[in-house]
Amino acid sequence: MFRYELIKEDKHTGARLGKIHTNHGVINTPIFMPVGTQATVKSMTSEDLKEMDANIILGNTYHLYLRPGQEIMEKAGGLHKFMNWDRPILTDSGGFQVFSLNDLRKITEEGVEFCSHLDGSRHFMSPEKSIDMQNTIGADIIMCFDECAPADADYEYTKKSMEMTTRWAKRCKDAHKRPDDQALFGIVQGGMYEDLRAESVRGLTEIDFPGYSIGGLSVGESKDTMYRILDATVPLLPKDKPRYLMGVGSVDALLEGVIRGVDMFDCVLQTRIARNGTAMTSQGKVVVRNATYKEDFTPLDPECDCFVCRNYTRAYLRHLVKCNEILGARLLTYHNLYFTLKLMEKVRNAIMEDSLLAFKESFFQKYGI
Ligand SMILES: CNc1nc2c(CCNCC3CCCCC3)c3nc(N)[nH]c(=O)c3cc2[nH]1
Ligand SMILES: [Zn+2]
Repeated sequence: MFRYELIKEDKHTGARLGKIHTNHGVINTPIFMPVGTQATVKSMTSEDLKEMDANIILGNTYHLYLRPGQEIMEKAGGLHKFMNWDRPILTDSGGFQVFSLNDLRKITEEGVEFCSHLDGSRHFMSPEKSIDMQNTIGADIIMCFDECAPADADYEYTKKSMEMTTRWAKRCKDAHKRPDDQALFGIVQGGMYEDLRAESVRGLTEIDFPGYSIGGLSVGESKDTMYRILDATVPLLPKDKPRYLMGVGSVDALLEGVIRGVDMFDCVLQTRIARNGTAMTSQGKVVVRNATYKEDFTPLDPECDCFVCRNYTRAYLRHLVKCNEILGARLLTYHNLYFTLKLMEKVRNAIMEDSLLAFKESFFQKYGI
C-alpha cells in the first residue's frame, strides 16, 4: 500500500526528509531515480543497481508501448519480472516522449496521434490508453497523461494546455484499474506563469492524488526561471504528499530543488554524459577524453569508493573512451549514478543534521559551481 511518511522538515529551508512506502520497498527521500528507458538503465544490471543502492528506477510507457509492446509486457507478468528488478519502479505516462520524440503528431481533446520514431507507423495515445499500458507494466508509481507545453508557449496556449491536462488527469484517475497497487501522480503544468501554476495545483488537488509531479520545466528555460516557478508552485502542494520534479537534474539543480521542497528527481544527464566520456566527480566534471589524463594513473574521483574509482585509473578510462569501447561507457555510467546517489545520501544526512545550506556551499565550492 502506497504511503508517504514525512520524517523531518529542515529548519532553515523548504527541504524535508521522508519515506515512500510501496509494495516493492521503501524509498528514502529526497531521492534521485536512475532512468531506464527501454527496460534497462543503459549498461547497468539489476545487481549493479542494487550494489549502488538505487531504491527506484524509471521506465517509460511510450518506449515500452512501441517495443516490446503491451502483449509481451502482459505475458512477461509486468516490467519487474521482465527486467528482473524487484524494487520500486516509476513510469512516465508517455505524453512528454510523444511530443519530444516525434514532430509528426496531432493533439486533440481525445488524445495524441503520432508516428513511431522507430518505423513511422501511426499510433494514438490517450489518457485511457496510457493508464492501461501503465497498469500492464505494473510500476509502483505511475503518471497522468499530460501535455508538456513548450517553454516559449504564450499565456493563452499555456492556459488552454494546462486546462486540458487537468481534464486528462480526471480521465486518468477514472481509468486507473489498480489504485491500491499503483500510486497515480497528477502532473502540475502552467508553463512559466505563476497564476497558471496555482490554477493547475488547485485543479489537481481537487481531483486528489497520492503524489504530485511538477512538469513543464527543464525544457530549455533558464535555471532562475525554473527556481522562480518552483518557489511559486511547491508551497501550494500538500505537505503530506511527495513532490516529483520531472527531468531534473544536474547537481546544482538537484540541491536547489531539494532546498525548495522537492522529494523526487529523474534525469538522463548522468547516464548520457557518461556515454560521451564525461564523469561527475567531487572536484567537478572530468572529461576523461582530454589529453591531460593520458598518463594520469590516479582514480577518477579520489573521494569516491565505487568499484570503478577503486580499481581503474583515469588513463585507462581515457583509453577506453578513445577506443569507443563499451566498457568505457559502462564504467563511467556506474560511477556517475553512484556519485549522484551518494550525493543524495549526503543531502539526506545534512537535512537530518540541519546543515543543508552549509553542505550546499561546501559542495558547490569544491565542484566549481
Ligand atoms: C529533461 N526535462 C524534462 N523531462 C521531462 C519529462 C520526462 C521526465 N523523465 C522521464 C523519463 C525519460 C526517459 C525515459 C524514462 C522516463 C516530463 N514528463 C511528463 N510526463 N511531463 C512533463 O511535463 C515532463 C517535463 C520534463 N522536462
Ligand atoms: Zn566512483
